[in-house]
Amino acid sequence: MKINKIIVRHLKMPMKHPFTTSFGTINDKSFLLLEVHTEEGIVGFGECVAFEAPWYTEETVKTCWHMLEDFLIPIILQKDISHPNDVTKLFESIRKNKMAKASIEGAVWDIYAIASNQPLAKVLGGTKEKIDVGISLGIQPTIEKQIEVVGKYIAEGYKRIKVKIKPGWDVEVIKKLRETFPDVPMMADANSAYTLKDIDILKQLDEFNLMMIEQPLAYDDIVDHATLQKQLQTPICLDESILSLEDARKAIELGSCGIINIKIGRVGGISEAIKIHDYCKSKGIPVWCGGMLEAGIGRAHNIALTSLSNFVLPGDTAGSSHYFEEDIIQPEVVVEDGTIREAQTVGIGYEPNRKAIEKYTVSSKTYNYI
Ligand SMILES: O=C(O)CCC(=O)C1=CC=C[C@@H](O)[C@@H]1C(=O)O
Ligand SMILES: [Mg+2]
Repeated sequence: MKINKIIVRHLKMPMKHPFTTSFGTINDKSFLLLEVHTEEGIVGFGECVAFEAPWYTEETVKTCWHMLEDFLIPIILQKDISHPNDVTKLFESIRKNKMAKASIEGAVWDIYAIASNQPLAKVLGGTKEKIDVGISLGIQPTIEKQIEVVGKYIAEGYKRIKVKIKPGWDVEVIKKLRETFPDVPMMADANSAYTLKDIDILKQLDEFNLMMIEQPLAYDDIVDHATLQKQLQTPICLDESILSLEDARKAIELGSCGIINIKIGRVGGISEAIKIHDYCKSKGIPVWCGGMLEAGIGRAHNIALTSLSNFVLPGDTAGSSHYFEEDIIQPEVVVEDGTIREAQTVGIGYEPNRKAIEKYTVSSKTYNYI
């Protein structure tokens, strides 16, 4: 196949609830959506998961658009591509910028699945028909409110609850949550808010039977995490620290974590995500699919990836209606009893909702091969 046109749209979608973590609050989901056309007339979609500000990784909506326009789109247009893995190879000369790269690669996987007349999950080697889903809840103004919000989602059937922690909002909150919900699968995500100096606080969390503690230490660290893991019973899950298969290999060899959260954008695409999945499986390290508050296209890619067999822990792929009044796909993603059914139709399994895409687009640009 040859790509001859790419439309980049910048969308802004109001979120139903603000999402607060250790580094700030998101009220609107602002992101790039890619519509990729081939010479044969196949159209695939990719979602770029970079946020407006560089607080999760260094990429932003603007840096991604710059990388797409000035480097990645010129490389990819009119090249012979026989498999999505070719995209990763074509982008090899460009360092990092993983979310920008993944947005094109995701669309090419969509195109590849359509051309193969198969659902994306099958093309990726997925075997599950239904996936378990957890929910990630932002920091609330009070502990009472946090308990109320957690209770609401337990009642909805989500298979595990993830809460955000930060210094001053940790042991006390988790203790109260555990007293109220003694048996619920629960975990805490710190988004790198601690250092080894906080080891006594982190060790106190061992008391609460958490499934894991996600990314307690620096976003680029695996050494201190290994030191910490030796002193904790609760498994550490790495998120921000794992940008590639090589990172996963080193972290596992060092004993920095017992679990890995795989996010397609963070690792540069679905091909790298599958490699990390397979490696973790061979080492007995369970994985789960993280979320970036995606709209429907990115969510559909996450759901397809989660059909692979070593995604044994519930992911952060909640239903569309948890995030938005209206999603940009049809049908929307629906969670029933804490599970999502894998789409059986060709491609990502959901149709783009053109009216909604139009409504939330604030600017766009079309790139043709000249
Ligand atoms: O998409 C979701 O529902 C999960 C959201 C979530 O937990 C995160 C999204 C983006 C950055 C972080 O705050 C966090 C994470 O680290 O996993
Ligand atoms: Mg995280």
